[in-house]
Amino acid sequence: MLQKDVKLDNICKTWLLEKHIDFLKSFGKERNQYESNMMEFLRMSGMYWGLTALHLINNGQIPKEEEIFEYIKSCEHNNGGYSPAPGHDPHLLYTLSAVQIACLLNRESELPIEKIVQYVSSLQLKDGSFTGDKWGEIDTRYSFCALACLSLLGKLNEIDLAKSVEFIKSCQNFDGGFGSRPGAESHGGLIYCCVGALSIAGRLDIVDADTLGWWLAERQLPSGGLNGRPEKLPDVCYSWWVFSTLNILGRDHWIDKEQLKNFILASQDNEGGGFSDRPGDEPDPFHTLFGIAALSLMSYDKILPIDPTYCLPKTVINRLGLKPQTLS
Ligand SMILES: COc1ccc(S(=O)(=O)N2Cc3cc(-c4ccc(C=O)o4)ccc3N(Cc3cncn3C)C[C@H]2Cc2ccc(O)cc2)cc1
Ligand SMILES: [Zn+2]
Repeated sequence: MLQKDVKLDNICKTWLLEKHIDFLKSFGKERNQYESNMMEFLRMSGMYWGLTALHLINNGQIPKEEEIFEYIKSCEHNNGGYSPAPGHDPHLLYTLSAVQIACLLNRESELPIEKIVQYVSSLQLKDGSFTGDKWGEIDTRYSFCALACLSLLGKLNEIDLAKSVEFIKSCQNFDGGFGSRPGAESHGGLIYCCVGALSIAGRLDIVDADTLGWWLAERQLPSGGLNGRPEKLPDVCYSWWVFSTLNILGRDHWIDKEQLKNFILASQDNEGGGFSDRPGDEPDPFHTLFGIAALSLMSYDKILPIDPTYCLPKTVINRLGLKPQTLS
């Protein structure tokens, strides 16, 4: 079977730092109205991705902090949940993004913490799983969102932590990986969510680190890039999902970091800056954060250190006194 991969033409791309800062500062501005309307359904997350990436490469400087905090407040619902934009429905994904942005701004104490706790707790089911909103879709992604959101607010004890860990364990597969629900196939993004949630809960004892580490290391292709499942193309965002999980499991040396770095740098956009999912595609804030975050885990250039579990700067996690579990 021919292994699907991409060919890297100009191997070592230079680090286009200034262009990335411009890309992140201007994203959403001169973009045409149609496109920004198209992305309104994820705008709060888009702001978390863009602002975190900017913080990491711009020495922790973020512009217009007051305007950003006002935007978060404009998306708050009286049930304690946050929507991606005013007028949209609240959802756990955007509630986590709002809390993450507030933590970046060092203003999480100004949030209606008790109402957010009530909202997140209301989404936990008897089997310990979490739904994303009132429509009831269960996914281990939402387990991560719930545990990350509450622990950032210092309120992890307000949900049934043991039951949430029990549900995640029920999604563990024989290949050492995890899926979105019991019986679902292992997938790089969901493995990050499950291992991240177990890291927050201090229950990495549940993970078969060697079997999972092997499956994750198998994601690296000759191009140096990582894919999310066997037979898939490499994608910069998996540089984060797969590599940060290996880092949490203390097995990040099981892949070739130099080759991964080359794949990420080859995915930079030479014109306007930013990173795309793979060389030659359109850049976006999502892949820009996850490419920069993976480079941060490799201590590349002067990128500020990032926490592998929360995907937030280490300085923020240290300030909050959080100690997500990792294996050595
Ligand atoms: C462009 O097509 C998509 C497809 C899915 C989505 S998504 O919201 O379900 N989502 C996040 C995501 C975002 C972007 C993107 C483009 C511009 C911006 C502005 O900030 O963000 C692009 C892709 C994307 N995906 C899809 C994807 C990424 N790599 C491969 N694919 C197919 C991921 C997707 C699921 C998701 C992952 C993490 C997360 O925190 C939230 C949602 C968004 C756009
Ligand atoms: Zn991607």
